[in-house]
Amino acid sequence: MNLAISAHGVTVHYGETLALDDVSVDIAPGRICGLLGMNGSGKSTLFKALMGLVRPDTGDIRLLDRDQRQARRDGLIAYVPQSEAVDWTFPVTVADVVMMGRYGHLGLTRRPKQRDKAAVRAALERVGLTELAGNPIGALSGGQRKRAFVARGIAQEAQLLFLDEPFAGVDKKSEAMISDLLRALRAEGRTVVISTHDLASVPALCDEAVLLQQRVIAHGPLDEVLSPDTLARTFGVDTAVAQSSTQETR
Ligand SMILES: Nc1ncnc2c1ncn2[C@@H]1O[C@H](COP(=O)(O)OP(=O)(O)OP(=O)(O)O)[C@@H](O)[C@H]1O
Repeated sequence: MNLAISAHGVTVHYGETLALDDVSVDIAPGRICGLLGMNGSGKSTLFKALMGLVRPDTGDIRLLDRDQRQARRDGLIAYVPQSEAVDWTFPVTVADVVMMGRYGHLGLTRRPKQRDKAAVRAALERVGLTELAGNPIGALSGGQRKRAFVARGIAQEAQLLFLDEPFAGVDKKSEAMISDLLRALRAEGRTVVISTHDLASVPALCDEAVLLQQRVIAHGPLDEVLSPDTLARTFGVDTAVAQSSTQETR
């Protein structure tokens, strides 16, 4: 079977800190998968390991049936970082950020060609940011910033998108826009993984979920994995509260 993500036995330490412990996940293409866990459970580290930004102590990772490095070199992987991980004072426009998605396509001259500019325009249009293309990225709202980074992935023609806490600091309208956009990407056969510690955003959007607490606690369709036991082991909270928050959004 072709897989968008095939990761096996991934263990990551930062010095003495064990961030991921023998994590294995297989995710089929054309799915939206939620990566759920508390702060510090290893969600960002798993993204970084999948992206090749953190080198695991052990483990095998293949993306889109390729060696992980090859998948990156082919420009098939896009990452939408947590807002805290971005320097919003960096003097670039929204269009500049989206053009970064074309770097892998630019060739040796590094000069954008007509087709690169057209790809950026189309991506901006798709996320509803055409009017703001010339504005500094730092002048955008939280939701607009997220959409700009999704546009970067679209311009890149990425087939696998990782979004780190896409709904944090985002109002309800932007959350709905981002969700619709991700569903449209899924309809094109692209694969989307979103990390979140907010259970409420998951049921409406995700086909499946990985519950993470250094290890994979559960992985599968939502109705199977969101049980009181797995929620307690993942979030360590009163699961009646956690469950009612997921059910309210169904
Ligand atoms: N660069 C680093 N150096 C040392 N320890 C780190 C580093 N990055 C993460 N950690 C630690 O690794 C563990 C997992 O962190 P990670 O950021 O992957 O979790 P997370 O689930 O993404 O959390 P959050 O939701 O807060 O971003 C935590 O204990 C964290 O303190």
